[in-house]
Amino acid sequence: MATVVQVERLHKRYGERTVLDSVSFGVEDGEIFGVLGPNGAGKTTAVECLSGLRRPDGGTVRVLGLDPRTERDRLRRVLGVQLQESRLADRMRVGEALDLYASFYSEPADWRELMELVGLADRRDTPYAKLSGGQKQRLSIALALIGRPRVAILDEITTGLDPQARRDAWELIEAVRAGGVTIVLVTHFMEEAERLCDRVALFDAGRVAAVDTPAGLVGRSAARQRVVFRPSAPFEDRLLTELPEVAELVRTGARVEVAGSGELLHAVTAALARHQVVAGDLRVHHPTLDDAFVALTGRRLGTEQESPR
Ligand SMILES: Nc1ncnc2c1ncn2[C@@H]1O[C@H](COP(=O)(O)OP(=O)(O)OP(=O)(O)O)[C@@H](O)[C@H]1O
Repeated sequence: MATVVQVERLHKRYGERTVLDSVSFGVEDGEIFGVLGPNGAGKTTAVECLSGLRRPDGGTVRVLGLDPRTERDRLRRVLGVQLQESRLADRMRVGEALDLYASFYSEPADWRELMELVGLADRRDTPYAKLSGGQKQRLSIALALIGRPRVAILDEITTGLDPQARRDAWELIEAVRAGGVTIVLVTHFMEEAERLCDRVALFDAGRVAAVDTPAGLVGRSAARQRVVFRPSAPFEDRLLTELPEVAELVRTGARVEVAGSGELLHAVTAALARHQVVAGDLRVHHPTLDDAFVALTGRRLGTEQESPR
């Protein structure tokens, strides 16, 4: 598969603060690539370097072989950008905005079709200010696609949306990818990355902590599964801690929490059953990307952080 975006040892400083510290990743043709990390990790700065909006202080960036610093005009024709908090004039109507943006390109997409794709066909004459948050986001995606880009950068498109609008946006992103567009998706929602992304670059304080599939990141982090239950009768810890699947057992009052790997649930319930103990209120927690992030960086994705220096 061809690499369409290549970022190598990217450095960016704002004054004395290092915001990107030797950031490297590659995006393959046709994938939804997640740039995931907490607020302030440097995600927006990194994708702004991809689009040529920011000049890196070091490193190289190529988008479809083009250098965003020196080939911005050619880049505009192949890269669609939806930026965080992009705003249009309040009175501009949906149809007018799409028509205006289409006029910037020599061979634009059919904006009426795009309006259909993003579910705004019945909002053609609605002024921007009257659109809901989800509709504004969907319009901004349509605007990013109007030049028929091969690669689209979508930055935090579901922040502030309600759960239904967020799911609608996810379906739209999948439809856009199905149309052949490679997507670089900036997000701080691990659920979004887990659901949508083929691969993810985990950003942490200006560095890339890891690049892998969501499942690969979870697997390599050694984050453990956990089985939690209330036993129907007393039993000795040893009964479970001697199992090869079990790494740790913690009791909190009547509640028992067992962490481990492999066929943990089966091993625990079978061992209990052999001693006539039933596991009541049984819950199984599988590790998530959030657990992987904690294991790799020592921080939760939701936490605000300082820049590295
Ligand atoms: N123009 C600027 N001048 C100085 N510092 C900046 C500038 N833009 C961003 N920063 C700082 O650089 C760091 C990284 O910001 P960036 O927006 O790239 O992070 P992010 O991961 O996209 O976070 P968010 O999701 O909050 O946008 C932050 O500490 C931010 O305050």
